[in-house]
Amino acid sequence: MTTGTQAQTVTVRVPGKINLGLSVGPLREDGYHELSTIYHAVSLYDTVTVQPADDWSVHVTGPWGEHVPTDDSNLALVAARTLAKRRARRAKVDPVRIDIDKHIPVAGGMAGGSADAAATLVGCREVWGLDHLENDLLEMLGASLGSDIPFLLHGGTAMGSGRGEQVTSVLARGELHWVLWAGEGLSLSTPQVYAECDRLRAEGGVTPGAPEPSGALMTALRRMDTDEVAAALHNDLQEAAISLEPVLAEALSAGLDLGARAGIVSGSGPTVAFLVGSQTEAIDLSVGLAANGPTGDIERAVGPAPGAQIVHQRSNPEPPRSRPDTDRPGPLGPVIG
Ligand SMILES: C[C@](O)(CO)[C@H](O)COP(=O)(O)OP(=O)(O)OC[C@H]1O[C@@H](n2ccc(N)nc2=O)[C@H](O)[C@@H]1O
Ligand SMILES: Nc1ncnc2c1ncn2[C@@H]1O[C@H](COP(=O)(O)OP(=O)(O)OP(=O)(O)O)[C@@H](O)[C@H]1O
Repeated sequence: MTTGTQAQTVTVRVPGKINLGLSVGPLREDGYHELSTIYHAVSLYDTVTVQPADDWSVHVTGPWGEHVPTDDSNLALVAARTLAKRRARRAKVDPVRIDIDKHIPVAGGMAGGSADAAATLVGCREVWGLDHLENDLLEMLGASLGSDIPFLLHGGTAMGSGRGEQVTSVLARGELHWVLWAGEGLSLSTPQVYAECDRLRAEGGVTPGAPEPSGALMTALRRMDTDEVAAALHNDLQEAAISLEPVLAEALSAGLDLGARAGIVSGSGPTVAFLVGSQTEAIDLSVGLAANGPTGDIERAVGPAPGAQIVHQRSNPEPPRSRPDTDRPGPLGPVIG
């Protein structure tokens, strides 16, 4: 960490996530569903650069850049402004320019917007010299912006409960190899997929109980046996995602026919994650899917990956503006409230 007394340009790398298990409980009064999930961060990263600027702005490049809004609705900008507003109780903070190199599929169920928000919180903490702002406070702030954000700060493989914002590490040794298929032109809205899940349950006369973590999945992860993990993958939102985008069923069976150990819709979809046994199997499956699967972008990834972390920082050439002592970063106090 730096002292925070000099303006800096900070670059943060943040992974996308898949859900190895996603058990969805009943709809709560606040409009969220109670969840029990096993999050797994994978090595498909967005890179977010934050630097002080005269005005707030966000700029997006990369393979998925054109699908991302650059107005005030961008989740990275929302995160930066929210942290600034909380911070403004104590002192003024400068606006920032945010640059996102976008590789995580947009509206794909891999929490790309949440990832950028998490990366921005980490970047702004450094740029604004908020060294005393502990990770758990950052996670609390992230949770107020989106249920997946605390996990993108945390990374690795972890259990999510509540509406997904309460995160605890899970014991998982070794690596899992994945092939990710993002169908061309496909996107799904998260609230719509949850609503479709409720509709299908009501139609089938199913009343969900309290969501529970899967013992079989936890055991498989502890042993890190690929076939055991493959057998234990489960997503309660998969049927709803397929109901809204039937091509997902085609993609899933194409991957299985081509040798994947298992396939699962990632979160609310529509990205499909295929589990394979090695890098070689991943290459074979990618080539097979590109030739014989439904049209889409195909990426290989490994998990677990670390959460949002600084990968580069540079002091800006100009000396920092002098500020009165009262303007210096002080203890933030209760950030959430
Ligand atoms: C599908 C998952 O990615 C699985 O990890 C998450 O549950 C979605 O998390 P997220 O995109 O961060 O979602 P949020 O931004 O918190 O919520 C967006 C909307 O999704 C629905 N939502 C989200 C989380 C949850 N536990 N229950 C819900 O019903 C609600 O309609 C909510 O208004
Ligand atoms: N930085 C951002 N990156 C991606 N999308 C963003 C961003 N900021 C705002 N959005 C908007 O948020 C919507 C959802 O995008 P996102 O990629 O986070 O979906 P998702 O991966 O399905 O989310 P989740 O898995 O958390 O449910 C997009 O349609 C887009 O308009």
